[in-house]
Amino acid sequence: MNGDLGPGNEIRINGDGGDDRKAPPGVVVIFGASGDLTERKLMPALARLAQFKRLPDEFRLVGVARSHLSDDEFRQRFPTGPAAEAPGLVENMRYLSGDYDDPDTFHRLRDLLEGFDKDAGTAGNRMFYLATPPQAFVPIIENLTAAGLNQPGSPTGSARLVIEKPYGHDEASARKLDERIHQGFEEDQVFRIDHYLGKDTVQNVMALRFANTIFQPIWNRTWIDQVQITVAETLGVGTRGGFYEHAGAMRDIVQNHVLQVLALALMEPPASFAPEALRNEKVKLLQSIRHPADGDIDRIAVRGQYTRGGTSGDLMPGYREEQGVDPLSRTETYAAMRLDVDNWRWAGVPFYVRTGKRLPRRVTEVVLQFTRPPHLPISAAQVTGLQPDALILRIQPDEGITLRFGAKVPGHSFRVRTATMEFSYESTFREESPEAYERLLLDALIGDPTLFIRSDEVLQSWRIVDPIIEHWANSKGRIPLYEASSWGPDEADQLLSRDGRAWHNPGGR
Ligand SMILES: NC(=O)C1=CN([C@@H]2O[C@H](COP(=O)(O)OP(=O)(O)OC[C@H]3O[C@@H](n4cnc5c(N)ncnc54)[C@H](OP(=O)(O)O)[C@@H]3O)[C@@H](O)[C@H]2O)C=CC1
Ligand SMILES: O=C1O[C@H](COP(=O)(O)O)[C@@H](O)[C@H](O)[C@H]1O
Repeated sequence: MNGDLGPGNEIRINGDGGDDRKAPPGVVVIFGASGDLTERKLMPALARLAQFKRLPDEFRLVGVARSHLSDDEFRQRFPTGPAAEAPGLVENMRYLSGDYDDPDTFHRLRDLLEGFDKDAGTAGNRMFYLATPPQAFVPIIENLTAAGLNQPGSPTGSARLVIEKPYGHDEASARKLDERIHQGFEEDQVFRIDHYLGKDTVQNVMALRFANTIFQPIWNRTWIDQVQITVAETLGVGTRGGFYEHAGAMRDIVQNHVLQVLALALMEPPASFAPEALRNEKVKLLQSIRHPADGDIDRIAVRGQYTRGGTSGDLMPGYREEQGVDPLSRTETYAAMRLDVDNWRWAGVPFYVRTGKRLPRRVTEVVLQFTRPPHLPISAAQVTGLQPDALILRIQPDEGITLRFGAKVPGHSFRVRTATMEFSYESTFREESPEAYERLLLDALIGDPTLFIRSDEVLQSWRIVDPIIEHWANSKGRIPLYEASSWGPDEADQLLSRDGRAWHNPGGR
């Protein structure tokens, strides 16, 4: 980002050519191409990029996985509508079946890519997307390196590695993964995905803070009483029970999505939106988050697990009844905690974050609640029920921003009641938001790392959650339970009530 005012009074992100952004010639190779992410997210994202002419004619897609599929069977997984508008891409799609431990898989891949460079003009640009379970990451990376595929296919080409989450399962394993990757790939070739950063509304946190003057003066401990971040899902673990048993809410959502949103909301203004300037500020913020002492963890962190619940017509199974889940499982499907940021801007302000599956609403939001006025020139009876001022950033759904404040109730007496001003993406802008994966795939193809996670950000995030995960793993106490379709365990309410506060529950309790 260079921060210049672009045409039409827009501020553009570095390297963001706005509506003209187009991938260069090249090949995307997806490992794990027979899987859920490829079919549900990556192929539709590529289809939309093709449909909106973001991919050149000299663009090819290769799928690699262990399952046996023909090229045609692989092509049939591509969304049908856009396929009609991207015939070149679909006709030329290729599928390679092979084991990730077998060098032959990678020799065949290299031959295919060299053929594309020669015959299809893909210019030696390769992007390897690791959409496999994490245990396959290291063998793939090592065999790519051994086959020389960590190097571009031409002197002017590029070789990039896009890696899905989870990136390690703690700080030590993330460091080891980094070491293995860096034996073949330089850090600037590595694009670690957190799809939340691809959401327009998450990027809007930066627009709101840094493209306006009115918010910056109040964005600090003097005016903000508390901040809450909620990532609530109505879905349970579905078919991903096997994966989730080893992850839990803390690793699945807090370590990545929640801490990324938090970092963007709380970091200092970067000097520019150049990738390293922005990522440096995020790292500094993450470094300022207080490391909890073991003795404090039960006071600042709460976990929970959903039990059977819902309305009688729509009774949902408990977590321990889900497919692939241990009937005695102690994995958390809910996590909440109070974080403290030890820097000048935020000292003393509590940050409450929570996430959970099978909560009553799907909602991701950031709530900044302001301090009460130092003195009210009217009686308490005139402001009965008046809520504190707040700015609510709705990341999803119903994307937008609410400003909550007090306003005079019409009438002869002077009473003040809570009112809101609303900004809605849908009614304000005609433009459609790209899907998160669509945005991030195009960024990676162009080589813009701004919305990807740098190694030190990942390590800092693990530093924050590791002690809590470890404490829970060693704890002999029962895991607090909450009924499906409720707002989490009672202990999470107590976490805030101890501080004289309460959760902002969209739609009420
Ligand atoms: N699905 C989603 O919505 C999201 C997924 N992710 C991440 O993306 C990655 C892929 O997810 P998803 O597609 O759901 O995963 P899948 O479980 O569907 O696995 C993808 C493919 O990987 C192959 N695979 C499975 N087990 C192994 C193994 N032990 N070693 C090597 N290959 C294996 C399988 O193909 P085959 O047997 O043919 O080789 C499978 O089709 C994961 O890292 C996940 O955490 C991140 C965010 C969301
Ligand atoms: O990364 C993940 O995110 C999804 C939630 O993503 P969203 O874009 O629908 O908010 C979550 O369901 C999944 O467990 C997790 O792995």
